[in-house]
Amino acid sequence: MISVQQALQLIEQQTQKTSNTVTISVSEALGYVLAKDVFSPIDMPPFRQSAMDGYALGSVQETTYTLVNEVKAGDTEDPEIKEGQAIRIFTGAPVPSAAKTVVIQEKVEVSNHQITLQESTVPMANIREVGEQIKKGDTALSKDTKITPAGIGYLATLGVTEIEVYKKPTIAIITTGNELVAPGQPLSYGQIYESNSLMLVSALQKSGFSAVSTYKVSDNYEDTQALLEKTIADHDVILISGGISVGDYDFVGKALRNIGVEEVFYKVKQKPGKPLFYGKHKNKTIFALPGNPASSLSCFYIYVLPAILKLSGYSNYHLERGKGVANSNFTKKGERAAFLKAHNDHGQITILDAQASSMLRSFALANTLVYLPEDTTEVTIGDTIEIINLP
Ligand SMILES: Nc1nc2c(c(=O)[nH]1)N[C@H]1C(S)=C(S)[C@@H](COP(=O)(O)OP(=O)(O)OC[C@H]3O[C@@H](n4cnc5c(N)ncnc54)[C@H](O)[C@@H]3O)O[C@H]1N2
Ligand code: MOO
Repeated sequence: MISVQQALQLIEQQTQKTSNTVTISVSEALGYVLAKDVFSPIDMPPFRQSAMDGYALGSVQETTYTLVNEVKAGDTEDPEIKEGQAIRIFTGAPVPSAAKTVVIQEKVEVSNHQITLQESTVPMANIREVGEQIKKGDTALSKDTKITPAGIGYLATLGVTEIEVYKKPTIAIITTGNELVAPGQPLSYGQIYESNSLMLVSALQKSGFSAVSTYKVSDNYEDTQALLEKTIADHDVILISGGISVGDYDFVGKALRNIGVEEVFYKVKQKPGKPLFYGKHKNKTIFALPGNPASSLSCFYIYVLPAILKLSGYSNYHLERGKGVANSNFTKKGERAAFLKAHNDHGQITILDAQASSMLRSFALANTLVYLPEDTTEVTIGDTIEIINLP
């Protein structure tokens, strides 16, 4: 059995960002990572823009100017303006080429087609210069930048419609277990509702992974092996839930090894999630997550999500780690490191009740996981503790 740190390190070593790229529409690029620099196709702003509502002036030294015209946003003319003249102008409108400055209307008195400045002005005030934000041909966003909503807006302001990004992996989720019934069906004695696939699909969706297919298989060796072979052939990442422990009907480990999946590690000294399996098959990534729902989700956040973010080109693929102050006491039994479902309220950390790996009650209310290393047994109110915030 390896430690949490060893498991994280092995995944880190085995996971490289994909070399597959794809050209996609900027409107669909949220959460993708640029595989190439993007150059600005235009100067931005493309023309001299007024930054305020006011008056463009043909000179700066006079106090009184004659009003001769008006320019509003969207106007395409470039009206003449001479010394001593003013043009009414609005935010975003093109500043006439011959104008020397713009004064805001609050600093001006208007009467009879004349304006009088209440204070002196300077050249180029309230004017956004051509290319002030970026010049045509300059790098707008560099390779390896993650596309955020602001990034999409920025590329749109430059008129960019398509970009080349790293491909996100296609993902298969396989649930195993004879006892599992889909919610909505009647529950017979011995059966429970299947929750892990919905939960993992939503966790993936929340982090921007939507190419997810779900499969189910009963506790049968041949069926398990056949489904694993098919899903490994068809997907980049395979997440299996359950069937990875040591029971007579836990067939996942045996089937994975039998079809040539290279075991990188099996079993981590942690609670929940001890029987976690991580393996590779050529360039495919395989995680067998322990079936207990809280174990599956813990392992997903700690190991799977960072790995698939890294595969997708993210340079910052770790969950946000930090410290908090314990607001509750906790006694850890056993020697395994622990990930505890907790609530982080501005750094005050409450460790929640119902920590068992079969339970999701606390996870449903948690926004952070407390990490207790193997050698920590007690948490006392006021202790500084390590946390991993959930995305
Ligand atoms: N003799 C031992 N028994 C077990 C050990 C051990 O070391 N020695 N480890 C325990 C630990 S820790 C865990 S975690 C579990 C993991 O077992 P599996 O990964 O084989 O998972 P299953 O046995 O298939 O299921 C465990 C539990 O979770 C429920 N489950 C499974 N899949 C789902 C699903 N999709 N939705 C909802 N619930 C699910 C299943 O019904 C079981 O109750 O092994 C311990 N045993
Ligand atoms: O590792 Mo298991 O998740 O403790 O129950």
